[in-house]
Amino acid sequence: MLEVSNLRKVYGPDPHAAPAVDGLSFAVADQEFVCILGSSGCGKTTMLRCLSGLTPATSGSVVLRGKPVNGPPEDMAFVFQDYSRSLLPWMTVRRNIAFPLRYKGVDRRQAAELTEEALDAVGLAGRGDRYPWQLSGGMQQRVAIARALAYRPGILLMDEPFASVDAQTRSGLEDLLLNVWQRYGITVLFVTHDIDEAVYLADRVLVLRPPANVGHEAVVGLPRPRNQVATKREPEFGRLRGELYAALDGRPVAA
Ligand SMILES: Nc1ncnc2c1ncn2[C@@H]1O[C@H](COP(=O)(O)OP(=O)(O)OP(=O)(O)O)[C@@H](O)[C@H]1O
Repeated sequence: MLEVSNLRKVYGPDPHAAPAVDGLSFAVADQEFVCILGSSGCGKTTMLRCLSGLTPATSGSVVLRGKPVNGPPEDMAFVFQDYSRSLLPWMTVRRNIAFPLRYKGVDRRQAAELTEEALDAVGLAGRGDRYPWQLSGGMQQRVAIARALAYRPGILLMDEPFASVDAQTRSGLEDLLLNVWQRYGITVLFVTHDIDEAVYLADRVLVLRPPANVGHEAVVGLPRPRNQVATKREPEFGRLRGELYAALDGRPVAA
């Protein structure tokens, strides 16, 4: 369980400056898939950085499985939007994936096994010897996902991870993520601008209002496994989309 309580983040030395995150509280259950929606600049990335322990919060607390988060927790992994900067260009795909495992104390043989399994899970078996710059954008993002999976995190934080790929690749990556989420039983916190993506992926969607606090929450009861065509045709999908549009706009949400 991840518990966020009354989180506040003010950048810079002036404590009276406008906060990027203010009064943010929510909880995510183990193995839950939660999407966070919010308009540009409302504090989503700041929130994720505070949750990951990469940026200290001004006040409030983040507790992961009973332990306060004061730095990056060992069983947490991240996938960011900008895959071109997250992979190391001088390392092969295989070495990029295995690299964080060294710091986790995983021995060489087990690291090799985890790497091959993750490559296979993201459909890149046989591409381990390539360099990131020899791959398409969608493939590079799959490498970033494979790296996170090989790490076997308990919780995965994702910051608009599919924002810079084309629509077709994006749908494929969404389905890949759902598949591995179920297979490995990971908890996922996924930030996106895209209402349809949030409804398609999530068990629950939280809408942030500036300065990031939870303005609305929608439980997504759509059946799993989800399907890009059939799920999006469900009346419940349309209803949730409307509800979340209204919530993002700050309009009253119909019951
Ligand atoms: N390092 C920083 N120093 C000062 N202010 C910052 C810093 N990072 C973000 N901010 C400010 O905090 C606010 C929230 O930014 P943040 O990047 O968290 O929003 P966001 O919702 O992720 O935006 P987007 O959807 O456009 O990526 C903005 O006003 C931004 O200018």
